[in-house]
Amino acid sequence: MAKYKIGFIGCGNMSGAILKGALDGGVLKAAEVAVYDISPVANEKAASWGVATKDSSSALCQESEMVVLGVKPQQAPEMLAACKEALEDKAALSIVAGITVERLQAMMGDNTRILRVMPNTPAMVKEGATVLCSDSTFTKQEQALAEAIFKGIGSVEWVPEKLMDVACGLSGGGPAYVALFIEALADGAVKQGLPRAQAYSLAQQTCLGSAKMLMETDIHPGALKDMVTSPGGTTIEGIEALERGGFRFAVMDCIKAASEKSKKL
Ligand SMILES: NC(=O)C1=CN([C@@H]2O[C@H](COP(=O)(O)OP(=O)(O)OC[C@H]3O[C@@H](n4cnc5c(N)ncnc54)[C@H](OP(=O)(O)O)[C@@H]3O)[C@@H](O)[C@H]2O)C=CC1
Ligand SMILES: O=C(O)[C@@H]1CCC=N1
Repeated sequence: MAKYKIGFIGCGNMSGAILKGALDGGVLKAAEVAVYDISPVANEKAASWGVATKDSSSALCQESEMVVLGVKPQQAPEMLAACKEALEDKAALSIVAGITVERLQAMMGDNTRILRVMPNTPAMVKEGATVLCSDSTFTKQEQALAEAIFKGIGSVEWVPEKLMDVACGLSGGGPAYVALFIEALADGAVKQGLPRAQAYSLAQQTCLGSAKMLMETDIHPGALKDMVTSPGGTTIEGIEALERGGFRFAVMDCIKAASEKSKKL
């Protein structure tokens, strides 16, 4: 029996968000987790949460039941070369964007089981949207453990590997697009004279409330829009301005660009 339930290689923005959400939500206990990161800042952050930090990726892999690969795509080959042997017969959960199971398997050897995952940063506050790849060599038990961890910090969807790039384009990068939208809403209100703090507060709550309303009722997004849009009213003026700026095309094109980049990584 391994000493740690889960080990993280790389504990930056995304792994850090997963770990923080899982610890805060009681999905994982600090004693069940270890981290190995080449960055002292990331190690200090993990240590401040009560999590063990290791001196090498090999030590981390040997002592962990399941290992999260949490480095940038460009850093993955070097990272995996350092712990290939230690990953033998282990379950490796990769959050690395764009790197296929086939490429991961080639870098790790045939005896490592793999599950690709596309998480997102709201995992930090237990509101993540995680996509798990159904083309996996994890055992049923390991798949269930991974699903339980991510369900503890938000929602989980399973998709085949061919849809992992779209998942990256939509939910993986989505928090950045939503943040941009919130910032733009607030900037627009500040231009019209609203104080900055109130502008952010209203923009954030409006996005949260609208998403919650769609999730908790059967109301279609188009119907929600119609509910707000009085004939000859103010909202239709705003919608016309958005459409003049190519809003919907820009958003669709954004998902296309991000998904295509994921394919090329
Ligand atoms: N950020 C996000 O919103 C999302 C990211 N992802 C994926 O998650 C992965 C990590 O992204 P993110 O957290 O943003 O990246 P970060 O750069 O924030 O975190 C990666 C961490 O790993 C460290 N690191 C680099 N090489 C090694 C190594 N060989 N061994 C151990 N640690 C190492 C880095 O140190 P240093 O800084 O010194 O290089 C850094 O601390 C990426 O593959 C990305 O595609 C997926 C979904 C969403
Ligand atoms: O931009 C990136 O590389 C990562 C992948 C998914 C979200 N952010």
